[in-house]
Amino acid sequence: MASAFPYRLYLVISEEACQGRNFLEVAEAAVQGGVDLIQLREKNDTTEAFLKKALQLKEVLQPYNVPLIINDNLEVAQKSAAAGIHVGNSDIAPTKIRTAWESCRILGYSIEYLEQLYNEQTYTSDYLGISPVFDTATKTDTITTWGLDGIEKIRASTQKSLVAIGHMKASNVKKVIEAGADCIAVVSAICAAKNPKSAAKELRLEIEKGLKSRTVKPN
Ligand SMILES: Cc1ncc(COP(=O)(O)OP(=O)(O)O)c(N)n1
Ligand SMILES: Cc1nc(C(=O)O)sc1CCOP(=O)(O)O
Ligand SMILES: [Mg+2]
Repeated sequence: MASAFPYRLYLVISEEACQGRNFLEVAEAAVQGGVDLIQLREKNDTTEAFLKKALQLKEVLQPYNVPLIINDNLEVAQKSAAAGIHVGNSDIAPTKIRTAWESCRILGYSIEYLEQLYNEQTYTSDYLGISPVFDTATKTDTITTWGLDGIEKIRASTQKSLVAIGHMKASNVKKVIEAGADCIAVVSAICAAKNPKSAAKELRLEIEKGLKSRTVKPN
């Protein structure tokens, strides 16, 4: 049976992370290089500005059949008819999202504590963000830095699809996949790369290597 979460390379994008380049062009190049899921994460925009960007990005992604995920903001997710939303512990709870937005297809939830694996928010989510795998300057308000051991521990405790985030680079994704992650999420490895398409290609190649050599059963 095909996995309900078949994605392998997940770009988390914002205008700021693209460092003066057009974020829509960066997103399209990344998709051409092998990104198969994109989250729009605008932490400082008004809802109106966030929605405008979401609609623009959705139009770019449509011909490629790449789903759009919205960070945090349920109103933007619903009004843009995005594929889904990603939330953490300080955001609207996944159970509430299920009630308020029945057509949500992809619900992501950040794991910051092992205990979360056994709560109803985790059960109702479609994938779990391992938040973060390694420390990163892109987001510093984090709780647990999981490392490879943490991925193995989480993998052994849940069948949910696991998305690794935090300092993911071509040099470490193979090991992260071997440890049990199903998908790699990046900001700077693509948004700050000189050539986002080549950067995505290289990450994708490393992911495939990891999938081939891992012994943990893949999703
Ligand atoms: C794929 C993915 N994983 C984790 C996060 C972090 O979400 P959250 O903990 O809600 O923090 P913010 O991104 O909202 O600052 C994510 N966005 N995406
Ligand atoms: C958006 C986000 N969430 C994280 C978490 O730990 O939950 S780390 C992160 C930023 C990841 O950026 P980079 O790929 O540049 O390290
Ligand atoms: Mg959040």
